[in-house]
Amino acid sequence: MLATTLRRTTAAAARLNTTRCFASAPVDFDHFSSGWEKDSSEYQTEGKFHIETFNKISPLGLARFPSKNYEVKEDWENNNAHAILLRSHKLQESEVDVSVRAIARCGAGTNNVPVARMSELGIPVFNTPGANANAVKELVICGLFLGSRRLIAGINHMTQLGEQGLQKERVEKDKSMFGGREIAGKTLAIIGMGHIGAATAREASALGMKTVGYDPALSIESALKLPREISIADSISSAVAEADYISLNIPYIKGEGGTHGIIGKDVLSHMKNDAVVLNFARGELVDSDAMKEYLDAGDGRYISDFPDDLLWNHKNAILLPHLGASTEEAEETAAAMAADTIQAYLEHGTIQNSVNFPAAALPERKEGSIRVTVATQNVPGMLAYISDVFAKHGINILQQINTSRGDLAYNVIDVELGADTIDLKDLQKELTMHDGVLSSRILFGVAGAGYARNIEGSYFV
Ligand SMILES: NC(=O)C1=CN([C@@H]2O[C@H](COP(=O)(O)OP(=O)(O)OC[C@H]3O[C@@H](n4cnc5c(N)ncnc54)[C@H](O)[C@@H]3O)[C@@H](O)[C@H]2O)C=CC1
Ligand SMILES: O=C(O)C(=O)COP(=O)(O)O
Repeated sequence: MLATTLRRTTAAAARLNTTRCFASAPVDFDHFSSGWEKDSSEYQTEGKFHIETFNKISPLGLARFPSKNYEVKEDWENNNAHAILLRSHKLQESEVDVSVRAIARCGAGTNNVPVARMSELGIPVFNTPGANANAVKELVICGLFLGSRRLIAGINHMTQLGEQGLQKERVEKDKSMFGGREIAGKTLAIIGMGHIGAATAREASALGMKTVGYDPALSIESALKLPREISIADSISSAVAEADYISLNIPYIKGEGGTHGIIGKDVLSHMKNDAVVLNFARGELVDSDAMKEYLDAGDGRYISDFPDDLLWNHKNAILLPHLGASTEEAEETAAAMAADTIQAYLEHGTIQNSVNFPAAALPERKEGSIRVTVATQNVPGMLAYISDVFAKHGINILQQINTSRGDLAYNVIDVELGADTIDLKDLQKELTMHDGVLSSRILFGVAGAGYARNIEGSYFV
């Protein structure tokens, strides 16, 4: 699908050379309703950004997109979405239309998005830090009780007795099978003290638990939220050594140096033999074979928000169907935050809450000026090249920002046009079709999008 669309749009783009911009003339053209629409059969709606959604996204959050400038749909049959909003859907590269400029995950974990590939294409991926943290924290606290009292087994027992009409006779006799322990005075180890971990630590402390945390990249924002009494460990193994409960609140990162199977034989061997592991982060963090061995050998428990082929029917495991963020409040907050982030990017080039792009925000664009955004590899000469292109065409830069993150650099540049007539499409082509440039956009007039470059070296509308 991707290849076909690319060929089509590349051909269409090659024909697009009519939009001209004159010095000091107001920049008022709308490339959806003028040349672009005529030249590309792909673009059939007028002057609106196309938002594609995967998963069920809160309608209250989506209502943040003004209908005047945005159209939100599950499927853009012409493959011409400009931005994607999703939750846990495992996004395939082939589902990213060539016209897509941004992807927002309504939630925290972006391991379901091909982020590295999007970086190569110059497409920012956003998430919504903290938007669903309270919902998850509440379920982690619930997990503490699921692990300390045999609630699920007790509930199942009551159902069975009820079916046999025996509840009243048997309850008091049978309840000794479901005895538990209390959480007050026990130790909770928190692995990852970000939005969820820090909030969980605070709550657990208020419930009378001792807390110990491990997070080698603890942010100041999170540190300020931690309970004063928390002790800080210098490794996962030392954090879990004295713990009765262990809560995992770290991202899942594949590959070397990542977090795949981080709770494996080694870490488990440092735990007490009756510890309760709460996994409301990602199933892949736990090595199922090692966890099974651990649960078989002692009286430990595993409470997880994720499916597990090996542990789903283990007597000491309780698995939930990924319910952590499934509250009305979290769904609405995350969707609203994602919608705002996407709008800020599409309309102003602003980057906030991105997991692959550097933060960037340029002050308001002056009336009549044009905003150009360029994502490049973070290598010498890129900024000079961009400035040269503008200078060559007699275009004055009014304000600009250049930021970088890892291998990627991002520029937002406001320009006023010089005395000569400029073909914006040619200009963008020149800016974009240069080694090291990943994508670019031109923002002017009403909602719209510019060229971007794909990995094969072609460009498209
Ligand atoms: N069950 C559910 O529905 C939900 C699950 N999650 C999962 O929880 C994770 C955490 O979410 P937030 O707290 O909102 O993210 P966050 O980004 O605020 O916090 C993550 C923390 O983990 C730390 N960290 C990263 N790698 C680590 C490691 N190897 N060892 C120790 N600390 C490490 C980071 O420094 C950061 O402070 C998400 O990545 C996601 O996978 C998030 C929301 C809902
Ligand atoms: O935010 C996250 O990382 C989550 O896991 C929440 O997933 P969901 O939006 O409920 O599919």
